[in-house]
Amino acid sequence: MIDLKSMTLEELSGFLRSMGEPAFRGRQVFTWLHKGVSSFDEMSNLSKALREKLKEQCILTVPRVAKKQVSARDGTIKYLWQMADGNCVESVLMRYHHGNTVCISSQVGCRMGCAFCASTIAGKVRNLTPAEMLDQVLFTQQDSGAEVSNIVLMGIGEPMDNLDNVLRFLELVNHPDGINIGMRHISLSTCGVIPGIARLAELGLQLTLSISLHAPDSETRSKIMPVNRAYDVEALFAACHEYFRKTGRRISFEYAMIDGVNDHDWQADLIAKRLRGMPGHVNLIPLNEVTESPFRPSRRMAAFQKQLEAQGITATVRRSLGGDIDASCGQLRRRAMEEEKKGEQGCKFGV
Ligand SMILES: C[S@@+](CC[C@H](N)C(=O)[O-])C[C@H]1O[C@@H](n2cnc3c(N)ncnc32)[C@H](O)[C@@H]1O
Ligand code: SF4
Repeated sequence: MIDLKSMTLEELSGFLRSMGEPAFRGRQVFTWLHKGVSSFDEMSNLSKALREKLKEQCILTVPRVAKKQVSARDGTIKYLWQMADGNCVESVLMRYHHGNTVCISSQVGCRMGCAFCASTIAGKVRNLTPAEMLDQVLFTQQDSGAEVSNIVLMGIGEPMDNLDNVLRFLELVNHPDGINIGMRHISLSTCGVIPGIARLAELGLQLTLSISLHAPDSETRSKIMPVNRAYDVEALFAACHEYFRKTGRRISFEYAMIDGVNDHDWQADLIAKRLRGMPGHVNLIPLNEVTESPFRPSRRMAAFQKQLEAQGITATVRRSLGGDIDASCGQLRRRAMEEEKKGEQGCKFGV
């Protein structure tokens, strides 16, 4: 079966031409798909015969809301989407004064093994298709009624481990006939997969690159982020400097503060040293506690921020939205997996 929604406009037009349809048909179908229709029958400007042919040959991805949590405090909505094969992923809609941001997943699970992260506990099941990433934006808009202005690839999964599909998703979501979200309104977060960073640097996209740093020294970082054993922190910063040189885009560094692990003043000093010669922004994040992990949130966030700022580094403490719901990425899926084990609900999560 053909996955129409993962196609670019050019590919879609080519496909419809191969079915004997005129060139403009591609744009019509593209527009419907990017409006988030749930059946081919809703494509009212196509003939019945064409709709039937599409039904026979193509799939139309429509995720189901398996769970939904709404924060009474700030209106943040967390969705657990169930896809056609039964697997589930999460997205979060966050409402800021400047617009609505949706945080989407790029994989079912993750194989990177970061010690503090709920998304990786059961490993990686599979990559998401471009259509499945797009669906998280489309159906979050549709269900919530909120127009999305910003997208962050910070949900479940490592985008650089599924980069071809992620790049295609970016092309789709950026398209003027689709949702049309500008690259400058998109952030992509990586744990530090250097070949992916280098590929993005070559492409020169205007998106914001976020690096999940979490420790500036290889000894600590390798303990909490196995990716550091393949791409160590020195090589990572070299890749970041190169990225800035090629794109001129300021990089954002994510830093979840863990009690007694990465919150020492000498680590703030080392971050400042490594950032020298490149504008960078450090986002200090209160660690979300994950039941399966031994780590606890740091009590030194303000002191650490001060230490960074004293050396001219812009550092902010990330406002925590949705604190009253399962806000930490991967937790909703984890919880549903446990419920499934107990036979309480019908969402398939296993490999
Ligand atoms: C879930 S990851 C997905 C994107 C990508 N794989 C990455 O690591 O950047 C998004 C962000 O959440 C952070 N994160 C994961 N577990 C966390 C936790 N328990 N508390 C706070 N942040 C966490 C990650 O370090 C990363 O910065
Ligand atoms: S922090 Fe990112 S890379 Fe690390 S395990 Fe979680 S999702 Fe994967």
